[in-house]
Amino acid sequence: MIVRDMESAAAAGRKIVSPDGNWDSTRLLLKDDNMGFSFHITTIYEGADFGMHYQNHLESVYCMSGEGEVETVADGKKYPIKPGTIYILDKHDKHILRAFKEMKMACVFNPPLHGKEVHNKEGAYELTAEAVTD
Ligand SMILES: CC(=O)NCC[C@H](N)C(=O)O
Ligand SMILES: [Fe+3]
Repeated sequence: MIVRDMESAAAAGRKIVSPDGNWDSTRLLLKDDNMGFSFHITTIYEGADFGMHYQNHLESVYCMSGEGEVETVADGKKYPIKPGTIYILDKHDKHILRAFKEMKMACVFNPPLHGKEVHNKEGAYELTAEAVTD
C-alpha cells in the first residue's frame, strides 16, 4: 500500500504550478505507481478563465470547494460547478473552465500522467513527460 499526504507530496516536487497562472496541481498518484490512472488535487485560482482540450487523456474532475463553471466549446453549454459537482470529459471535450471563487478539485486522468505535465498550446498533455521523483 502507498500512503502519501499533500504537504510531503508538495515538498517532494509533486506540486506543479501552471505557467499560465491559473492553477496548481499536486500529483499524489502517478503513472509510476502502476495503478492505471493518476490522481491530483488541483487548485483553480479565483478569476481563472481558460480553455483545455485533453486529446490524449480522459479526465474526471470533482469539486470539493469553491464556485465556477465549465463550458463545452462544441455547443457553448455552461455547467455550474460547486462542491459536490463532478464533470466527466468522456469525449475528450474541449472545454473552458472559469473560477468565480478559488476551487479545489480532485482530478483523475486516464492514462495516468507521468508528473510534470503542463498544458501544451492546444490545452492538452503530451503522452510522454518527465516523472517526479519522490
Ligand atoms: C481542473 C483542471 O483541468 N485543471 C488543470 C490541471 C489538471 N486538472 C491537472 O490536474 O493537472
Ligand atoms: Fe482539466
